[in-house]
Amino acid sequence: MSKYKLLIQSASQIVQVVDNGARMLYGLDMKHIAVLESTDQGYSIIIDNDGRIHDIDLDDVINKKYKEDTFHHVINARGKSIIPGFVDAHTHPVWAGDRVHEFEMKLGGASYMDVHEAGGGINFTVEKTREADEEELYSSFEKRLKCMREAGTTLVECKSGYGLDTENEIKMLHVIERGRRNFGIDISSTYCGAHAVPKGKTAEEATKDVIDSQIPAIQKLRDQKKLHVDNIDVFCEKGVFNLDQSRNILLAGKTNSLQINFHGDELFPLHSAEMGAEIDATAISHLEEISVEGMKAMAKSKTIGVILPTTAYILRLPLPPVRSLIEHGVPVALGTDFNPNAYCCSMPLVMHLACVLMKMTLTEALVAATINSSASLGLSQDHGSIEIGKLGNLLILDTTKWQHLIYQLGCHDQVIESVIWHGDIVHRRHERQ
Ligand SMILES: N=CN[C@@H](CCC(=O)O)C(=O)O
Ligand SMILES: [Zn+2]
Repeated sequence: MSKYKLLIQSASQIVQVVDNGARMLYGLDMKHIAVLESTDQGYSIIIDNDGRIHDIDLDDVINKKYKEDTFHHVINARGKSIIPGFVDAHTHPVWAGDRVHEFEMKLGGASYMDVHEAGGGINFTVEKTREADEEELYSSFEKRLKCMREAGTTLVECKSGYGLDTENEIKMLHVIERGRRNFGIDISSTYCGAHAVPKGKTAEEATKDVIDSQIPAIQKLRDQKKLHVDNIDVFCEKGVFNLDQSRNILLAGKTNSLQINFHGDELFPLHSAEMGAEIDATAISHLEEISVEGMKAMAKSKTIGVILPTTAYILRLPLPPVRSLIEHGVPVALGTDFNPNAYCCSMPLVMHLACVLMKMTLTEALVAATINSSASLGLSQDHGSIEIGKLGNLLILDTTKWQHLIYQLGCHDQVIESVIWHGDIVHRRHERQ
């Protein structure tokens, strides 16, 4: 007789996304997902005490097979749909201050680069973040993680990048580390010391500082197991870090076993995609200005294209060519890009924008927000689908069809009934009166 952590019974639908161990989907395969639909009886899922999916089958089969066993929790999911927790592939969640004043300027016609060049944008946030201590940063970070989790995110990529010097970048990475150890959400941590050129330095000087000072200092803390960092990022953009500087920074990270995952081809067609594919980047974000050659290169290297619909929407940028990316065979993922410019915690809203504005199908958006976004972090062996052996990160939806989560614009808090993380119920819907 064994005791398991959780039994979910009688679900109307289990949206596995993939059921064959695939680590990412691209091209036409993004149109097809694995779904278990109940007919006369529902489906059950068992989560073991390590928080992993132990079994998935029809109610009758599970009842018979585990009749001697007990469960810490049992949930009746009759009439409900179960999907994997979302994976948010790109966020900047650690910062102080806000930029609501710049939102007004941008609505009045100022571009992102107008604001940036006038000393606002990232540099404004850098000033405020440098002034803040770790405690203050952690307190707002935790609230943002909670907001993401309530919207269904169970794994989130979190960047540093508002410190821009060794001391403040490390301060930010420590804040992320604290979230990783203490808060019930999985985190992939990204060092982004080259997010902007800090005041008083040229891009060349900043590149040297990142490579010669910041990366070695961070590596030392990783060696001492004081910090866990997974990815290296740079803002590869005209007027920020050029192609050569970006390549050198990313390769310095790769030498220290960080995965390459960076901002490219957002505002100007710099050919970041071609460069990223050449150095075997795991993922490149934005891609509003990607070239056809860039798409072909990314399809060949299987570099994931991380699309950030909130940014293009808020900045009224030309939209990234998502249909063309998919047709060329680039695996596409989605992220909220949560940051002081695009204040959005919600993957359901991002999926909605991706479908309406960028013409993704509902199924493609789900793939992009689960298995492909896990792959953009090199974590799809554990995340992004409901398969035996993977982590028990699941959402129970109060609807028989998962598509309602994208269709019911802005009402995700009513559709998501529970968020399960490693088999624990970490969020339950607040009922409206
Ligand atoms: N483009 C660069 N970085 C962020 C914006 C960060 C900020 O404006 O503070 C992005 O992904 O959109
Ligand atoms: Zn970003």
